[in-house]
Amino acid sequence: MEKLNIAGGDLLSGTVNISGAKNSAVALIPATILADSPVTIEGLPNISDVHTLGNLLEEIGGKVIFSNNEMIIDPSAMISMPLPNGKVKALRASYYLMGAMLGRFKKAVIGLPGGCHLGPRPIDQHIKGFEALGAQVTNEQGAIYLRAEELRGARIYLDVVSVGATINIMLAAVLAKGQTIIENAAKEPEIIDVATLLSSMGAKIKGAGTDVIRIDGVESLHGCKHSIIPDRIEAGTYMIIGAAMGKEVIIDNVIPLHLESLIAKFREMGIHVETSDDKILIIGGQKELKAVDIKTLVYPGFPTDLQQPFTSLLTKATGTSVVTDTIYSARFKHIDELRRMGAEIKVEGRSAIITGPTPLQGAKVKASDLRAGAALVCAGLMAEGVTEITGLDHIDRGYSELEEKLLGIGATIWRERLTEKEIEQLQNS
Ligand SMILES: CC(=O)N[C@H]1[C@@H](OP(=O)(O)OP(=O)(O)OC[C@H]2O[C@@H](n3ccc(=O)[nH]c3=O)[C@H](O)[C@@H]2O)O[C@H](CO)[C@@H](O)[C@@H]1O
Ligand SMILES: C=C(OP(=O)(O)O)C(=O)O
Repeated sequence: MEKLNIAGGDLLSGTVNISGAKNSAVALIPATILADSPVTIEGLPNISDVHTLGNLLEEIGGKVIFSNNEMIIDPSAMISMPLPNGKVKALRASYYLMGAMLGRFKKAVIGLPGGCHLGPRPIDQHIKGFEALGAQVTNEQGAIYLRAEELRGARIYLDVVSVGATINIMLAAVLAKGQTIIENAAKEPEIIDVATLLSSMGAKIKGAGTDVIRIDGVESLHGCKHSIIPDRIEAGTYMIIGAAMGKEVIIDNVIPLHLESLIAKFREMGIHVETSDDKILIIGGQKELKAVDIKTLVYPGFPTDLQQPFTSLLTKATGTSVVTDTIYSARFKHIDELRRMGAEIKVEGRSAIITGPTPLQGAKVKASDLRAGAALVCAGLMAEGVTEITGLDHIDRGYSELEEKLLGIGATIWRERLTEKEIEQLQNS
């Protein structure tokens, strides 16, 4: 077990290169199951979710080579091996194995997914979609059993706008007979990325990125080469770090349009932001930041995945800020840890109320989920003294080369193994 140490207070400057998007990567990799020949995905982030999915594809008979951020997947010898337990529990996106395996083999057994604990995260809309396409779906002892004689296109209205359900239904529908229409679909950029890969494999998809997606089923899909989009959440995290502690931080390899909601909030707070084709410049260090309210919404609204690190930044703002998460009911596990560092925050229902500015002090804190970890990294960089963060398995699911990127802009950060005593203390806490 390891911890991340951060000696806070350094003023940061330089360029951070953004990796491929986690939430695209974790759908693109399962999507390759649907092809009949090798698929190459370029620009993948070096994160544990990507490694875990590569291993899962090997478990079902795929040949996977991953080096230099490029994964070559040969799906031709894959079989519909049941995966009720094990690695599927390590991440959320293992649910995409359901749609992809159902699409190709017309059957699958996949354990219920893991991922961040943010309140209830049901998959009823995924199941509703699979059933509409003709699958029989049962939940037996924590694993979802899916089987279909054949899959037939259908009109599916999502009762909840869901990224995962939209992508999973696309995966199951591309090889179905006839037309599938997904209404009230999610519009996140990662959905367009998955549709682009599937189209390069020979699928017929229209409307990805809007709330109505039309899919005309095809007989088979072939191999191709695909380049992933940059990670807007990773980019947003470094933008927040730049706003809090940056002299001049350039975020490189980013699509500024994907971050408009964050950029608008920065400007309201008085932070200087400039955008060009694939770069965003943040000039931080303003004497006074204005308090703002945010409400997380589906894309293009403010992303829930940036809510937690943004809360750390708001401890620096003057006045009262209110952060409301409309997507998840319990995405506030970072708040107790921020309080331990000196923040003045109270949680009321789905809102966190932050009173600032409050200087932060280094402390021993624990990441309870991926973006709670990102929030603590931001807070550690802002704090006086050393912050020690445990729970790194969460952070490693989503941030590629975190220490290298932060060292590159002048942060003082290092990882070390926990002593036996520290492990014992952590287990008893
Ligand atoms: C691997 C991945 O891409 N994860 C992202 C994905 O998660 P994920 O795809 O799991 O999130 P969804 O968009 O599905 O969830 C949005 C909301 O809908 C609810 N819901 C979802 C499905 C369903 O069948 N029934 C239902 O009620 C969820 O509980 C949540 O309240 O989108 C989230 C929202 O942008 C992000 O926070 C996650 O980082
Ligand atoms: C919630 C997240 O991830 P996951 O859906 O993989 O748990 C996230 O990326 O912030």
